Amino acid sequence: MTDSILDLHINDGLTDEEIDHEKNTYGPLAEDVRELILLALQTRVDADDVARAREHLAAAREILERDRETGPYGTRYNDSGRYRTWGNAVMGLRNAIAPIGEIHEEPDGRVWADFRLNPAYEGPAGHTHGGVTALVLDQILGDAARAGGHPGMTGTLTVRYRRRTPLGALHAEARIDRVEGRKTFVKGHIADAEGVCVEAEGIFIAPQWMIEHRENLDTSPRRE
Ligand SMILES: CCCCCCCCCCCCCC(=O)SCCNC(=O)CCNC(=O)[C@H](O)C(C)(C)COP(=O)(O)OP(=O)(O)OC[C@H]1O[C@@H](n2cnc3c(N)ncnc32)[C@H](O)[C@@H]1OP(=O)(O)O
Repeated sequence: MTDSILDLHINDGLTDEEIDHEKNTYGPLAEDVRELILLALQTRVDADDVARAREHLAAAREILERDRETGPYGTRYNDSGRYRTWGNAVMGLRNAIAPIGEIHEEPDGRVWADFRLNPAYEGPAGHTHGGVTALVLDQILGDAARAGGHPGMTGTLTVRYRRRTPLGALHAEARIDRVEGRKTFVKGHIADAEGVCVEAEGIFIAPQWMIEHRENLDTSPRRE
């Protein structure tokens, strides 16, 4: 398991221009698929139109499958230090289910994101699924640990749902509370316009393999 994380931490040698080209090519594709996820949920067209749309989708799949990778995206970087986690379930540029576009880092250690959850993230009727808010918090808290120079794996994530989280515009933020040896304690929350909906505390632990590889494995830089 450890080896597979390191095996998927790859310098793929792309130039910055090639990375930008990939970004401009595959980012909009993920956007289109994101729209399709919502349309699959919301369309009211009749069976004939659905059948016709599915023919187009099958044709699109046939084109996209002509040249594809089969495994996870992993972490890719280049010589100028641009790190990409484009498969990440929360903020991966190429991942159509990722709800967050960008996570911001402030000089004071605060990490935050403004994002929208559409009805594809529904749990209780009209509200956000609790697993989705936990997913977002795991990432934001983990990113605060990483941004503060203490990257680690989530050991424990404690989530307190203070009130229902609506769908729509939300804000998430986190910061390091304290560091005890290999353990970094991070606190954060998700809020809507009315205030905090979900609070979390996470313990992020730097495993031995991460510490051993820290010299030749830059674990702290910001991911795009
Ligand atoms: C490659 C680069 C990666 C860069 C990452 C960028 C992040 C980006 C953001 C990503 C965000 C997404 C993030 C994700 O999705 S991470 C994915 C979800 N998390 C996992 O899959 C983690 C799986 N578990 C493990 O890998 C290990 O069990 C870990 C690493 C957690 C500890 O295994 P290790 O063998 O190292 O531990 P140890 O036994 O030597 O104990 C050491 C200390 O820790 C204490 N302890 C142990 N376990 C727990 C626990 N569960 N809660 C609280 N405390 C725990 C223990 O008492 C001891 O404390 P003390 O006695 O010293 O006081």
